Amino acid sequence: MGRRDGRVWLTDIAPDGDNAAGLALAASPLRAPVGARVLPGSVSAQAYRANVAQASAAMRGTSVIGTSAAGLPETDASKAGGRVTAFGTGAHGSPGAAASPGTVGSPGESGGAATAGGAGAAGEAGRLRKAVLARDAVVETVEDIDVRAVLGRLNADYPSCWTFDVAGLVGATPELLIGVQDGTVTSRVLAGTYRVQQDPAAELDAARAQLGAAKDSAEHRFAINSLAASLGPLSPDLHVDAEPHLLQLANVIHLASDARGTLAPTGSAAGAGSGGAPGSEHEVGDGEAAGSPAAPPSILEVARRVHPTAAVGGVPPAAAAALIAELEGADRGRYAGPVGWLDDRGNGQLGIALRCGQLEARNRIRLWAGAGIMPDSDPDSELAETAAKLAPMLRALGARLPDEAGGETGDTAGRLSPPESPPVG
Ligand SMILES: C=C(O[C@@H]1C=C(C(=O)O)C=C[C@H]1O)C(=O)O
Repeated sequence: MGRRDGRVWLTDIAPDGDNAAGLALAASPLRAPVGARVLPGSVSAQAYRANVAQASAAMRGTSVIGTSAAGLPETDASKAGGRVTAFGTGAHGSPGAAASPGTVGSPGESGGAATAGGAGAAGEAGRLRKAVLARDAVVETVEDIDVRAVLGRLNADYPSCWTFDVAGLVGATPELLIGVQDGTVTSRVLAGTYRVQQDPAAELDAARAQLGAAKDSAEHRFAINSLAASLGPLSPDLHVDAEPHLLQLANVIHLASDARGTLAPTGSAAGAGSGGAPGSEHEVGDGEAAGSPAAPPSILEVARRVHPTAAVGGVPPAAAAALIAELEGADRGRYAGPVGWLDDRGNGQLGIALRCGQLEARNRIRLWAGAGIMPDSDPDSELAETAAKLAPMLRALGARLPDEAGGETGDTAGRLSPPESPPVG
């Protein structure tokens, strides 16, 4: 499957009839999904609402959940994001360029997390301020799922996203964890979500109003600071947009910030810590960047340093990971992990595996979606946000969520699905 100039092409290489030795190019028709139905996942809608309520109460200090709110638990922060196993050939293209970036002087946490976290909890370094909680849903179809058809529909509906299919992990993500090209690193951070009701273009003012308010701005600031703190030590000239822009998709509108910088050579003084951010004592490069010691770190090394960001984990990372493990109680698999491609020179693009699902059988796929939870989160609207984020895959599969909250989330998914025509013409 390929994409060029906004057009998608599919090529199937299959045995040529009885002639097992010969291969021929055959245009096998795409099969639209038939009879899709949604089954409950391991985190039900009801459980998700309860999780959100518990998490925000813990952040406000009005309840304590196990170890999570008590300080700095032991949990490995990397568990918050999916496993870093999903590399492949499926990521194509690149969302359009953003406005010119501003400069972040010192990308440390000092001016960021504490400020964004508000007054109440400030001063308690280990106190939980943001956690991204997710839930899942299972879609089953009558016939085998034709992944090509799902990809085609995602590509058509979400042309500015990176569409992927890596070992059965299928989706279209709007978020670039990192791109590395000849020593230049880029990233697109998303956090803060407006749910589209009918028409994204007509709702930009409403989105701007919601996303400009305290909750979403703070949520976004956490995500930027998290990236800057981890990437800054590797890229001393890292620039992050001074102001976020709106990323308009068919189902949601996000606050988005782009970052760009030069990767300092591995082992150089600059690379080893002139970024000055927390974590810079960590040794940069431990053998993964093949070649001379002066080579910039490879995309794998950079990914190891930045994943998971606060866009899928939380702040602080360890406390958020502990809370996520405790409340979700389910394995996210590769959801929220890096997905994309890399080459043998250390270049590549790794998106964050969002708006996706993992095939579990030929006719069954498990979808995941999450939302950033803050002290003032409302469980119903966070649930509805996850429904809106499930909508792209549901629509591509010809499925719709059952009514979950007196119609609100069902409506959101319903307006965006099902497709009236076969996924790709
Ligand atoms: C966690 C997801 O999305 C992330 C969370 C967002 C938010 O909370 O506003 C926005 C974009 C993503 O960084 C997801 O799509 O599952």
